[in-house]
Amino acid sequence: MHHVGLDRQGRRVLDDVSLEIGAGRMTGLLGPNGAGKSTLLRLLLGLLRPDTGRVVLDGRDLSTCARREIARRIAYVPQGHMSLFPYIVRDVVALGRVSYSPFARHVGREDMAIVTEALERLSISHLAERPYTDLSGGERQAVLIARALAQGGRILVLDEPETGLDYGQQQRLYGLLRELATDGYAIMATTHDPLRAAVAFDHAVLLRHGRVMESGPAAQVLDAEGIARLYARDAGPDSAGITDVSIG
Ligand SMILES: Nc1ncnc2c1ncn2[C@@H]1O[C@H](COP(=O)(O)OP(=O)(O)OP(=O)(O)O)[C@@H](O)[C@H]1O
Repeated sequence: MHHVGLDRQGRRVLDDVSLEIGAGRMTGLLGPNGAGKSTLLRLLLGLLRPDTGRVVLDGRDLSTCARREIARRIAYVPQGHMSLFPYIVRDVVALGRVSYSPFARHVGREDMAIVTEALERLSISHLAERPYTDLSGGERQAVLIARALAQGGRILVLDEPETGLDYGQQQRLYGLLRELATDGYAIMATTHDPLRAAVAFDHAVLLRHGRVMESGPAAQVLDAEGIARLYARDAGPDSAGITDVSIG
């Protein structure tokens, strides 16, 4: 993403944002409410187009890529609490294969083998025939990640993946994301937990008022001072930062 800017209803919501998502790397996107994190994810997924700057996928401008092509490269994991129809888990994961089917309807035998593999990878084969809507938050999150893996892309974009998970589930989730990064996936996730992000992510992008306040190694930029500046009480985009959030 190079020097991206976007206006929504006449208001600048992202301004001169540049970032890179690398294979094998976990990148955290942090910022206060309304900083522009979800909007940035939508740009990365090609659901919005920037007014200025470019989003580039493997050297190609994302705006020239077909939806189906993007879906095969970048998988999105929405927040686990999003409601879906009471499909059984296997069918929810099979939705990840839709971009490979000629009529966007039929999922073939080969696709089902990939679905089975994704369920195994997430250790949720035992949930395959259960309705998605009956699952716990952690189980739903695992299903959505399995769907993303079934999609086949090597870029995973996750929106606040730890929301609603207990401590143990969060630990397992981040352990799994680390495994995927080690396998070469590029992981990008938003989070509202800077303390965890400082240890769980390799790289962090701190977004404030639609601008990158700082980016760099997670442990470095998410020190007490960085966190205080990031979440300082709102005093407008040109504020030097009021340190009214203190850590430790
Ligand atoms: N469709 C829209 N039309 C107009 N303004 C919008 C639209 N979507 C988002 N915005 C505005 O853009 C800004 C950034 O919103 P965004 O949802 O990206 O923030 P966020 O960092 O994801 O916040 P949160 O942590 O609360 O989810 C906000 O001021 C929001 O009101």
